[in-house]
Amino acid sequence: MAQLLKKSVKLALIQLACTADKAHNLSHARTKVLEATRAGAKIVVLPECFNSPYGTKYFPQYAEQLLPSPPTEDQSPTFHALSTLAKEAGVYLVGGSIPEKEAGFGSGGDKGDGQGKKLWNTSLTFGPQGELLGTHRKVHLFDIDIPGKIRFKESEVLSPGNKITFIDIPEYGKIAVAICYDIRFPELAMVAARKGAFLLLYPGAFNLTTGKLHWELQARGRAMDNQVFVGLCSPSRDMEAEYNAWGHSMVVDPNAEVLGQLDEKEGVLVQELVAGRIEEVRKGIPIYSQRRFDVYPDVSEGKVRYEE
Ligand SMILES: O=C(O)CCC(=O)C(=O)O
Repeated sequence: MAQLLKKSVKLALIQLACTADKAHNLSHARTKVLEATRAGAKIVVLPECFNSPYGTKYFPQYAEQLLPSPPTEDQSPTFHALSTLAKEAGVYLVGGSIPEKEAGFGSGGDKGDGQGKKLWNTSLTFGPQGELLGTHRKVHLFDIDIPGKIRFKESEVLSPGNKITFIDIPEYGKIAVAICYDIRFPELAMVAARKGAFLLLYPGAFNLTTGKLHWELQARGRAMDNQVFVGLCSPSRDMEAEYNAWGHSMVVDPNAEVLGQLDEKEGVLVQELVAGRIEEVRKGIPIYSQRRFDVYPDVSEGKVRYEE
């Protein structure tokens, strides 16, 4: 059987120090992506909301219009910066995520915005020619309320995306991209893996409460259940910001072993994903051929959406 990862590849996770200054974030991201490229990375990932502070009150102000695609430079400076950067670096660039606004979104700032226009949390992936390869709108909105610890309600301003997102890279294979809270839903990961993804990538920004508890556990869990590579890419921690990201960007292998992990500071993690490793792990622990779809359903065979 053909290998899911066709040839070994270096993956880089950029744990960027994100600020309130969008232009600075974009130029800083460029510096770090080029640094990763010099270290041999061919797939490079930025964090969730890498060009804005993370918080519902910031989304309307920082949001960019991505449709119709391609947007103009005015509509989305980030689209153009990422496309140019992917081409300059000659890499596949998973551009973390940015707040996206629907055409006509006003300055009102919520889902209603007076005219019912929407905002999303959206990830853009570009190829080495600067071409857009895929767009993922966060499917599961981060709505949690842990008394005394953290309350966050993305649904107050954001709308959810409606599909699973694959990026096809003829050279290497298929990648699935989802965003942060999406990782808590194993069904999405399982469908992606059963449909042939070799790598699940989650730009994310867990916090000091759930990060400590669940960040590594989720990454290793998704890798273990699906026997694929998993990459989680966070902003670095800024204790001056309103939202304190967990950091700890990490790459996990198909046997759920952590191949590399950063601490909470800014950094670039470059890790080689070895071709053949998925098949080796699946041969040793053959859950892929031991599933009992006569006892429970195969989630990947149900209704799966690939388009908005
Ligand atoms: O799931 C969590 O604990 C954190 C999720 C999150 O921060 C996000 O979706 O942005």
